[in-house]
Amino acid sequence: MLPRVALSPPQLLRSMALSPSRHAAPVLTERCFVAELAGSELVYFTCWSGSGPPAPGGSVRPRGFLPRPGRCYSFCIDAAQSLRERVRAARLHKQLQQKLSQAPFGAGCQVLPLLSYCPTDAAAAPEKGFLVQVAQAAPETERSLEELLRLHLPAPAHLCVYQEAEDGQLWRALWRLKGAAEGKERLGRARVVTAPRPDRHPAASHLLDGAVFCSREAARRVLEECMALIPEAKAVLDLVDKCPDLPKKGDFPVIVIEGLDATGKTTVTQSLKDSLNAILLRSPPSCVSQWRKTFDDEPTLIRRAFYALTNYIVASEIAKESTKSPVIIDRYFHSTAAYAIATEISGKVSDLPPLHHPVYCWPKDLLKPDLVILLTVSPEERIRRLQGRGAEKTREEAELEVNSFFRQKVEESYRRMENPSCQLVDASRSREEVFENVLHQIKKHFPS
Ligand SMILES: Nc1ncnc2c1ncn2[C@@H]1O[C@H](COP(=O)(O)OP(=O)(O)OP(=O)(O)O)[C@@H](O)[C@H]1O
Ligand SMILES: Nc1ccn([C@H]2C[C@H](O)[C@@H](COP(=O)(O)O)O2)c(=O)n1
Repeated sequence: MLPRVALSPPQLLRSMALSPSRHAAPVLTERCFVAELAGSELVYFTCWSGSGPPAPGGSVRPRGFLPRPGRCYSFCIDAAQSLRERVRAARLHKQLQQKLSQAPFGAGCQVLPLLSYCPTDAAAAPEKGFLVQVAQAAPETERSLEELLRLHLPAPAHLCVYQEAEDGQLWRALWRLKGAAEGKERLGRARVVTAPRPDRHPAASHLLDGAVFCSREAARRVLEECMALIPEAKAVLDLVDKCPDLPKKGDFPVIVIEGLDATGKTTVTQSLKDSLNAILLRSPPSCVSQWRKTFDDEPTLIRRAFYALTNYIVASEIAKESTKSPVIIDRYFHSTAAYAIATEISGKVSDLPPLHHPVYCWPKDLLKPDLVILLTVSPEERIRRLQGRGAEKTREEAELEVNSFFRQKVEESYRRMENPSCQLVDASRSREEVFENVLHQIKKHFPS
């Protein structure tokens, strides 16, 4: 049996430094990586530092990974323990993502999401990073990348460089970046091999309270940590703190309309408001709309905590209004969860957490609606409607258009939500038919 050891990042560095290819005992490091290649294909890989044949499960060179005759680079941000460190690490990741989308990394570079995880310890937080594919080996790009890491990562920063050797094998060299004047030092070199595909996406076990918030308190704590960095966080918390803890629903029906962009939610909710003489609410509510852009520019942890908290503000409005009339809501918790899951889980629908996973559950402390209707339209019809509307595309809408896998993951996440689950209505039909079908669902649910 070949020795397998679980390594923390500093140990990993040491192991790579101590395990050159002539080392007698080959080590398949237990830190694995998953990168999302073009077309939302996930590639799982790890490193093999032995000179003999790689261990079982790690024998093949990962495919589509290295552009020929190019090079690849990767780096990850260290896992953080405290919430304060997690907020800082998340913001650093976002900042690096923005820098990597600008010159000199634009043309000729592909920046792909990378996750480093420990396959033998699901409780260990995965580390987020990037895999930068460069079509042609370009010393200037490499220098710019090193400069970026020296400037933004805690010293000493590390950079992995992937290259094909003459024997056709893929090798990863681990470099420690010293000061700009001193250059860099190679710590080790290992073969890159495929890693076994885990049963669950490595990000799945860390979605709860990292992207999908199960309680007001969990989301609250994140914005509290942000107060010194983002002044708007205090304003949001002040509003949330004015809301009662566990508001109760009134006697009138509370109906949520959910769906992807341009599926007809505004059209349907407006018609329902008129025909049922209902109050129309939306999540997020208008009282936070001036801060939405700020939070949309923040990383998942902060952005999704913001949306989670806005649902609690809406809940207190629902409690008040549902004592007087029916309430229709344009988006609520299911949207918050579905978009968060689809953003954090790279890959395709098959990579989503399985049915009945806790991320698909309603938070215990959030007022529940009586009925949730999910409007679904075919991708072609949705794009026709978006174009017909002629509105300026948000970044996310643009992404939805180009990334049908993302759209599929959002919709499938909606479908997996439980207690309350979504009642589906095909919204590709005419406005009148869609409205009739929605009314039919409502009558079925509230037989008078
Ligand atoms: N059944 C329908 N048939 C054809 N067009 C429709 C239908 N329902 C809505 N539309 C049109 O599609 C576009 C998007 O509809 P709407 O604004 O109601 O969607 P939405 O889900 O609220 O979108 P968003 O979430 O992006 O605000 C609008 O131009 C609307 O007039
Ligand atoms: N209750 C809500 C409402 C919206 N969001 C997020 C999900 C998407 O990122 C985006 C879509 O909103 P729209 O463009 O339709 O205004 O907002 C959420 O998380 N929770």
